[in-house]
Amino acid sequence: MTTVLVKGIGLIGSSLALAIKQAHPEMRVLGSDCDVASLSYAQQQGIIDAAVKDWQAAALQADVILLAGPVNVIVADLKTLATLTLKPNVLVTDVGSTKQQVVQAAQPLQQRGINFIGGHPMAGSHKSGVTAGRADLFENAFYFLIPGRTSDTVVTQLQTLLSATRVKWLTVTARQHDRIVGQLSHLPHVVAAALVNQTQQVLADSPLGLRLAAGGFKSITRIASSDPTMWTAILATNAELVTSELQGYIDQLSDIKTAITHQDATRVHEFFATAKVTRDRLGPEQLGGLPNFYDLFLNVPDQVGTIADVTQRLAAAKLSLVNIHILEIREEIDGVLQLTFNDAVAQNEAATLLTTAGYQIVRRN
Ligand SMILES: NC(=O)C1=CN([C@@H]2O[C@H](COP(=O)(O)OP(=O)(O)OC[C@H]3O[C@@H](n4cnc5c(N)ncnc54)[C@H](O)[C@@H]3O)[C@@H](O)[C@H]2O)C=CC1
Ligand SMILES: O=C(O)C(=O)Cc1ccc(O)cc1
Repeated sequence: MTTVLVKGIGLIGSSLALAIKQAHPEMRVLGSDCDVASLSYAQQQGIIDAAVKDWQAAALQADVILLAGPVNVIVADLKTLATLTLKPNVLVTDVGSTKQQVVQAAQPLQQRGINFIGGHPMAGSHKSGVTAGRADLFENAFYFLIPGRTSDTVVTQLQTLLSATRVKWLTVTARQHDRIVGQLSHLPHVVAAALVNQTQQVLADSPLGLRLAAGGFKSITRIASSDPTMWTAILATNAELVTSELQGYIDQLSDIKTAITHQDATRVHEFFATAKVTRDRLGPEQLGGLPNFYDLFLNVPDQVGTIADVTQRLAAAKLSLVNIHILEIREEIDGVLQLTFNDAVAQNEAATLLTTAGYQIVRRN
């Protein structure tokens, strides 16, 4: 029987454990976590088959070891694993958001002949913890692999283990990974947090303050709700690249500040127009490759039963929703309902059906 040890049963660890059990119910998934409550929740919910107290002892029996703690913990765990006598054919992998320091920490292990593949699913959430875990969390997302010198057979073994995630595999070097993800994920998290902090300071004396925020502020700052411990570890392990990318961003802000100060309307217009051209070109396939962004935004009157009516109409037409989200519902004012579909066909059929039923579609992505 194949034994998989997942160390760190949080959002990502529990989601991968669920996906492993889904595709391979015969495998035994062991969970380890420093948080006792998370571990017992995972066991009660059947996310793992058994909880282990001594992860190093469990590692000796494991055929696969999946490290899913914060990146600094992953780095420390790899160093510890190099001191243990693991099964000779064990496969060690991780899910950390940065890869250069992780791959470096895995070197002593690899020098001992142990197979290690660095990994990173490019999906997740600003939510954290075992209770947010879902087997379909990574569906259609990219999953970076840094196999180094590990054989194709072992890479296929990992891909088969995680087949239920339905990810798109992408092999890169650790440096390529950290540069791209630094720009697309780490920098945006810094920007979102900085904007929330600065706004809180500026509006501290306003009684309504942040509660007046509209859709734009909410969407650009959603990720400021992410876990501070996890993000401290990410930035500590990608400092060189993120600080360089952050400097580029500061330069952009500085340029637009100068243009606004000098009332340089041409330059300000160009600033927005350039961004708009780039952003508009990004359809669902170009932006993260996530086809679950087939959205319809409906104007809905704020009345009891509207959401039920919309979902019933969609269900009657056998149109499955990936997600439903209520935006800006205020008393006696229309709200906006965001409906997310799996594909463009379902999105189009839903648009026709709901328009015919009298609903107004304000936007579609
Ligand atoms: N949150 C996200 O969207 C994504 C996160 N990642 C990466 O995945 C890893 C896990 O992130 P999440 O699951 O989101 O975090 P999480 O906070 O939900 O889970 C981390 C788990 O590790 C446990 N843990 C922390 N220190 C530990 C230690 N010393 N020993 C044992 N367990 C320990 C925590 O108790 C927690 O249950 C991180 O390395 C993160 O960079 C990768 C892709 C997406
Ligand atoms: O919530 C979001 O949009 C994210 O950005 C999730 C995320 C967080 C960390 C990663 O390494 C990858 C994805």
